[in-house]
Amino acid sequence: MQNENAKKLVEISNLDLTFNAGKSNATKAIDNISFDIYEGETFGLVGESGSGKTTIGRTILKLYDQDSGTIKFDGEDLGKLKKKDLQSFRKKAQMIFQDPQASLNGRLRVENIIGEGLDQVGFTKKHDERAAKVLELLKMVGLNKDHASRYPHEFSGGQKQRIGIARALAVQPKFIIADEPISALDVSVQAQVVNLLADLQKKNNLTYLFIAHDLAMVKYISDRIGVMHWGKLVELGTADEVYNHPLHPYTKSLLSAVPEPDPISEKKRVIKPYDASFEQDGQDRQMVEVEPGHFVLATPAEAEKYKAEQK
Ligand SMILES: Nc1ncnc2c1ncn2[C@@H]1O[C@H](COP(=O)(O)OP(=O)(O)OP(=O)(O)O)[C@@H](O)[C@H]1O
Repeated sequence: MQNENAKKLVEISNLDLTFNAGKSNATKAIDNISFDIYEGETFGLVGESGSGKTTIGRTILKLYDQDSGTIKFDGEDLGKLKKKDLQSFRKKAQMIFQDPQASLNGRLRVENIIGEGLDQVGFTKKHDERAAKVLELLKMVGLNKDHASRYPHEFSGGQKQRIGIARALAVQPKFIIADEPISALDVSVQAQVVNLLADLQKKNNLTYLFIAHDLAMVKYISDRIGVMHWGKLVELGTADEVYNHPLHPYTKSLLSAVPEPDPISEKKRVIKPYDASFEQDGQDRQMVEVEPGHFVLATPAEAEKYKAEQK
């Protein structure tokens, strides 16, 4: 459970966003979503491909404008920021992408990729100080001096992601949205990058929104988790609660698809299919707090049923 005194860094209220509104291909990517992210926590956002996770991340960064609802960052309504304040917000909030190759400028040496971030925050142009800062950032992500003069294509996937992380850290952000940061990496290096992110969080007091569909990894890194389906948040709670006492049938279905490390449990694992038709029955569903801090999208009757099923 979150400490009641914990500060809310990001506050999302009743957010809606439809792509191609009014056209035949209209997609309601965000459907009345509300949740907060506390300072210093990792909030994991999970759900199948197309459920709207990336759209939420991009909307928080103001790369998309919502149709309605508000997003506050550090108490400030992002919808009301002037251009200058928006630039300063963009330094406080950074994104790490799924595909490190595509997110790095292939024509720049690593020192200049990271240097661009330093420029954004007006770090000195003095060559020595700059090189020292680049080296400090490289070391922070487990790289070294020799890497500074190389180009992105000379690195492995995991190393490229480390460069992307150093680039994000160069502007000294408070908040990082990590959008599937490990899903393009070899399984053997995924844990290293996740551990690096966890380590950097402690050292730099960072707050993370960690977007993923690999539920095993999300549980490992997240304090709280939000589960999305078709643009809606269907469940929200601590990682332990959501994994050990899931309420919504969609969450149960997602979890049933996660392979068990133990071969005996894995043999017994039964995948629970999810029948989404009830979501379209026209009934009004709200987030109901079934246990302290554990919410499920439900009618009052469904909330009772979900609660009873847990006992
Ligand atoms: N720029 C866009 N224009 C039109 N539709 C979009 C755009 N971006 C996303 N969508 C649609 O919005 C919905 C949500 O997409 P989004 O990328 O947010 O999902 P996601 O959960 O992040 O999926 P993935 O894990 O595949 O990235 C999808 O139906 C997608 O096709």
